[in-house]
Amino acid sequence: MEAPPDNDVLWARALHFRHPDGSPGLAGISLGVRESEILAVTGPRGSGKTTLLRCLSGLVPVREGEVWFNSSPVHTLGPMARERLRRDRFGWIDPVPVLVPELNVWENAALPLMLRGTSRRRAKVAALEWLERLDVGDRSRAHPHELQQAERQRVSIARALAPAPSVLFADEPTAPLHRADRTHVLRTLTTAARSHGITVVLATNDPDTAALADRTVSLLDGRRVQTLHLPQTPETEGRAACSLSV
Ligand SMILES: Nc1ncnc2c1ncn2[C@@H]1O[C@H](COP(=O)(O)OP(=O)(O)OP(=O)(O)O)[C@@H](O)[C@H]1O
Repeated sequence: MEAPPDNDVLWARALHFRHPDGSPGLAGISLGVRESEILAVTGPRGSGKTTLLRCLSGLVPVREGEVWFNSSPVHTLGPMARERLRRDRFGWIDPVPVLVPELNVWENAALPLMLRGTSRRRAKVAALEWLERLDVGDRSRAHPHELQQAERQRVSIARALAPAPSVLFADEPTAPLHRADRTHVLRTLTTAARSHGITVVLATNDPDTAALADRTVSLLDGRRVQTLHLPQTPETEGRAACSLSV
């Protein structure tokens, strides 16, 4: 087993994945993500973006190919070790916010910190700070059912950032937000990541969102592709970009 390059915080080689019903998910993806990099994973619906994030983060077991985090193999870990890794080092934002209904807003945002062993008082201070940055500080005592969907998503972004994870996996994080709010929330997320040295793997099919990343990896049918932008000529008009498997 060859070890990954030292400066890649995440590294995957020849990653294949089939869903439990046998349908294809990933077909041989290799990539590296450098420390503190914001990497956008783009592609049309069903191209495998979510599946790739789930494999890289250890959410699902990898049976063919390799995933490494900080030069340690993830693909050889059992379920408990992967769970611990996700709890202690990774953050996750879903396209639809999933909050604990019985907890109020600040308790939800503080939960990952408390699960890592931070005291309730310190976790509350950190949670409130992130909720303020995401403009939901005034809702800290409300319960999830009292919030709008866009507010719930801001809470789930605050929850993911509060523990300053090594890697944040964000799957269409601004999907439930109003278009006007998206840029502000994304800028808060990317600025926070840059100032705290958080590596971000961001799945999106929105070019404006991908433009905020340092680098983009494009997928099609579970494979990496390279998008070539062709010069506009009479022959290429209307088809100025095409994709090649790499
Ligand atoms: N649990 C599952 N069982 C079976 N097939 C699945 C499952 N999850 C995803 N798929 C299929 O795997 C392929 C890749 O899906 P995936 O959700 O990774 O794509 P995506 O690029 O994230 O799409 P979207 O932009 O719609 O979220 C699709 O064909 C999808 O229908």
